[in-house]
Amino acid sequence: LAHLAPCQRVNSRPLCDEQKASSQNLTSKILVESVPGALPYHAIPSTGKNGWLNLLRFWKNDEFRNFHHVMLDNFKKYGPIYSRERIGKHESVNILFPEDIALLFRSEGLFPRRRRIEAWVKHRQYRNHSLGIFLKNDEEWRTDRLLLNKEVMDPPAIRKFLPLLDVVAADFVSYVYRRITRSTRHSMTADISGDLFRYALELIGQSCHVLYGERLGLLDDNLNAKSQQFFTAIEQMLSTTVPMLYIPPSFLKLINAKLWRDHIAAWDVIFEHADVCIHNIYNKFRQGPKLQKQYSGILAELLLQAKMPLNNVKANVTELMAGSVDTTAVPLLFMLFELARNPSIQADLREEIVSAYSQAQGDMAKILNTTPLLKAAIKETLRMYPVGIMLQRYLVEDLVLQNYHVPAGTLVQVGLYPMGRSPDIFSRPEQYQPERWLTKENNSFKALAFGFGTRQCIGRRIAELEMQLFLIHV
Ligand code: HEM
Repeated sequence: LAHLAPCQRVNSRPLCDEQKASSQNLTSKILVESVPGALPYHAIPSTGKNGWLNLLRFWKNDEFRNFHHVMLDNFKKYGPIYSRERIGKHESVNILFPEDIALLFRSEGLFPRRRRIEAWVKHRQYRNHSLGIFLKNDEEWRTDRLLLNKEVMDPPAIRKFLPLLDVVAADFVSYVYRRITRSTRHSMTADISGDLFRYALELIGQSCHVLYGERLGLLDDNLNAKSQQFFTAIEQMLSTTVPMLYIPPSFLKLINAKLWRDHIAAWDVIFEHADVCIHNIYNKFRQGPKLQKQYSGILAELLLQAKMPLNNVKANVTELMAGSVDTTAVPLLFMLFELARNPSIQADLREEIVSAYSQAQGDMAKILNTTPLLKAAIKETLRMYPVGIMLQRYLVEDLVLQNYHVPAGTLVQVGLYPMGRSPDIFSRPEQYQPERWLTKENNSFKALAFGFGTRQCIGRRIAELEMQLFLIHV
């Protein structure tokens, strides 16, 4: 109990279940009393203590949509650590310096935890579905994660789905060309924001091809009704999730609010889609052993191996799919935008790709190994426009951050957007400079758009490939 004592003292309130569980995961203990001169937790600069007033202000100023700017302003106002950014009943400590982030992740233990998306958990309980890795914790999370890593993260798996993604990226370029040649001027002026929808459709197509082993037909000129319904459901699921991060879903369920009903309806369509794909794959397997040997995507591999219960496969594949929507489309849009604003970088990148292409004689695996500027450009885009604006971990042990005691069980958030925009961390942060990632500068704990450690984004390799292939073809 030694590590809990200071926590209870400074917090003066009981630990919640999530905090208790993470504290029990202790792998090592730092007795914070032993750090001379460290200040107590309650001395951390605070944004305000009344959570419900904060929530009201959030609604009034539409700060849900501007949370990255809110964090940036707070760091400017309070310095590199601030606490009790309380909204409703949630509170946290926020940091942005790489040395603090290193301390946080180096002590994250065997079962790292983030804050769970309660609305998603409630849907699974309501419909009696299993949870996938995004929502699971502890040993259950680790068992599924290790099995999935083999199919999603490991190099042999990536080699297998590279051709599937490559075909779709090439199709995207053909799709754009069709639109260009059809126009009387043989050119196309695209409204970036309007096109986001089409790009997003395209990218779901890419992810689903790898996940489900079949095309959704999203790049067909006439989108079929089923694909459209699926895409609308994803949009609806995401947009209804955001307010429920702060308003308890159990309350919305109790009053049968429209927000709750829309959320459930959207997930139901997404789960039905996974069902259809599983049936299609079983039907394909029945056609003979030859088809079973052919690589048909992550879902098919998981079903063939039969190491994971079917309900878990369905839950995990659905979460992978939900996690892949918008995440790759948005950075690609920002990257096209930055390349348009920086024509000399665009020219260098084009030269690198064209030269790699001719040296590798079109072998995509080789091209990917010889395009460092392309990878740096993606990193730079994610620095300026991180899709997830923050990372989160519940502390499993007491830590001293910026000379303040932070007790085990506290939710610590890393502000990725403010970090990317901080002149203390990046020189000329407002400038798009991919080459900053190619120098000998110490960049550790600065490129964190996909998170860190064993709980980092499992779709990272897929996303990186999707973005690289897309840009190579474009
Ligand atoms: C540019 C694209 C993407 C970015 C920036 C991104 C970012 C992230 C981040 C920051 C996390 C939390 C990591 C942590 O806590 O350390 C995460 C988790 C996750 N991501 Fe992604 N992601 C991207 C694409 C994808 C794709 C394509 C998929 C699916 C194929 C995916 C599936 C997931 C899943 C399932 C998790 C939860 C992993 C776990 O808890 O074990 N993501 N992602």
